[in-house]
Amino acid sequence: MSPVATSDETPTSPVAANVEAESPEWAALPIIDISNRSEWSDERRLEVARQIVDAARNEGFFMLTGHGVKEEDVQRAYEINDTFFDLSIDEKMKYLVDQDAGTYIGYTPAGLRVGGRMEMYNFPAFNRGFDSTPHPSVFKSDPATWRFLSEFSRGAHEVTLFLLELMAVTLDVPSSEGGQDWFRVRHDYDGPNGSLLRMMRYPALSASQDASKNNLRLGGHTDFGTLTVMFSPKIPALQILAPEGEWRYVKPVEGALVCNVGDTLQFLTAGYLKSTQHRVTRPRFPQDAEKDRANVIYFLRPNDDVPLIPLPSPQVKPATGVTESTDPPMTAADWVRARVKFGFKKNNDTGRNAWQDRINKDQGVQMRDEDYAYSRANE
Ligand SMILES: O=C(O)CCC(=O)C(=O)O
Ligand SMILES: [Fe+2]
Repeated sequence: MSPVATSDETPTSPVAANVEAESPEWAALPIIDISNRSEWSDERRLEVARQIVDAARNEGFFMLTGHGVKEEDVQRAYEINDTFFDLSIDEKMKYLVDQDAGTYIGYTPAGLRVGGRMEMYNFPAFNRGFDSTPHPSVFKSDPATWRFLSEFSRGAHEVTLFLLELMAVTLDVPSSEGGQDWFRVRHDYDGPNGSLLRMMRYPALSASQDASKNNLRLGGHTDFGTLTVMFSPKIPALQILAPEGEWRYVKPVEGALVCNVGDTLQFLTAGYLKSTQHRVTRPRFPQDAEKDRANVIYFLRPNDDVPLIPLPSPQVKPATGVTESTDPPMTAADWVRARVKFGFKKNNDTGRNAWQDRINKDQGVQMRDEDYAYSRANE
């Protein structure tokens, strides 16, 4: 059994002690350790691969330790995050996302993302495409900062690919079809794709400001891509819709990445792996509630032209009753565009539902409407 983060663990860090103080409802998430991976025996590799797929099937979320991203680098990323969000709103608005184009690169002010009371900055891959949109000088003018962010983003990409390599092993993807590299060739850092590094700030709000929105700072949603890794946000406020059907908080584990399955991995496995709904509330503890909350996240998405059809695996079977579609399959780029476009306030649900119908028809993945909910009721 892998260890599980629950409320009755002995507190070992200020974060854990903090959590212990009020015994709220925590999600029972596996803590998966990938340290010393270059020295693993075949048995160890298969064991960890199995743990990852189990977590991706059951909770859709897990905590990852031993991932190799240095704590000092994570701290530096958070310092850069602060430097950017401390700029004036006028300065930040110069880099506003182009929501109508369905792109997500640049700045999103609080309130623009549906159900979202936080600011975000999304970076594309740090390669030739980086210069196709303007970026603030706090990221660009100092070559050392740019280089650091570039390496940080590539490092996160490699962690996600390692997890997917293990998933391909557990899913028994035949070697004639790419075997353990099945995902790697479809998630090329330098190829055209929607993968991104995100910085976030949830500004402090008073109790009455939060109460006016049901204490939600980011409404229930699933992530669009394949895998998401969050760099240890320290303030508990993230909740997942746990397998029991209850919203439960994710308990921070010192140094662990919070990893979760996104929509495209669910589609690529015909629903075998689960893109789990999650949301962000007013921080769980009163002492955190009136502080800003920062987050740094890497979202891995497939190459733009990857068709969202199930991968070759004996475990992954299209649901019964799926009829062969004569339309070309939806691609990863189609999916991101549709979700981005309808995830902003000024758009309505019609287009999103059309895409949802399409994916259901193509794959027999019957996603519930709530799986796409952006909590319009809580805007
Ligand atoms: O801030 C968090 O904990 C979660 C953010 C999130 O779910 C997202 O940006 O998609
Ligand atoms: Fe998310």
